[in-house]
Amino acid sequence: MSRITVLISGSGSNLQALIDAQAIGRLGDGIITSVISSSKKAYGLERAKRAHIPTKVCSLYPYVKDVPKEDVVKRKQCRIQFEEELAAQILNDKPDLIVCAGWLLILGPRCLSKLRGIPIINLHPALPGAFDGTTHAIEMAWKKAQETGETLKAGCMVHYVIEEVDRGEPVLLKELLIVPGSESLEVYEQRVHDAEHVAIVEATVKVLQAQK
Ligand SMILES: Nc1nc2c(c(=O)[nH]1)N[C@@H](CN(C=O)c1ccc(C(=O)N[C@@H](CCC(=O)O)C(=O)O)cc1)CN2
Ligand SMILES: NCC(=O)N[C@@H]1O[C@H](COP(=O)([O-])[O-])[C@@H](O)[C@H]1O
Repeated sequence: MSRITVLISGSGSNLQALIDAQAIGRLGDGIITSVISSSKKAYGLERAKRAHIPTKVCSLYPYVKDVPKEDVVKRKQCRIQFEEELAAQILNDKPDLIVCAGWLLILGPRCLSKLRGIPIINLHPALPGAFDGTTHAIEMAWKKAQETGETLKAGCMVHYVIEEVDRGEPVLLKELLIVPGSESLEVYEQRVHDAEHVAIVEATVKVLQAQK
């Protein structure tokens, strides 16, 4: 059995894609054994509970809520404490693979060092080198196409997680063309999400098979 921990922060539609894939045997011996959310309000937690998957909430907020934004040193110390706790919570479940599926926090070096040796993959709604490090890549890509008036090659990718955000080796890409004036942002966004729900499963299967 390959134990999978999924990190989420919001709706969890990509987590749901993984849950549904596991239910029909698409993940092979991959089993989602833990879901960790950075937000207690994440609907993805409901999806996990419906699928009888153990859940945890690891929020940065309690660590930094009483620290002024100007106190950069103290906030950095608190963030490191958060990352130590996050890593401990992740390791507690002994994952063979960690999947960031809409996890909206940067994993700092302290956390990554404690997770060394465990593959971590992330779903990002853009192609390599485009709109790295943002949580608004879908809107930025669509707006770029409208502004330039030129068809833009965009889409989504799943990549390995390294310290440099969204710069890890791609596992797979799903390319989508944005033709200026042909569709609303909402229509393009749905096309991206549809592609993501396929990509997250295919990438997870690919990485699990590579571990065999
Ligand atoms: N070390 C890495 N951490 C993460 C990666 C990565 O490649 N390397 N991928 C991200 C996911 N992501 C884009 O795909 C992303 C997530 C979060 C942020 C970000 O700026 N987060 C801020 C908080 C933003 C907020 O609260 O709204 C932060 O962490 O301070 C950028 C990109 C997952 N982590
Ligand atoms: N940079 C990270 C990022 O933007 N991640 C994005 O968060 C969404 C999560 O949706 P979900 O909660 O429904 O799975 C997805 O669109 C994913 O690409």
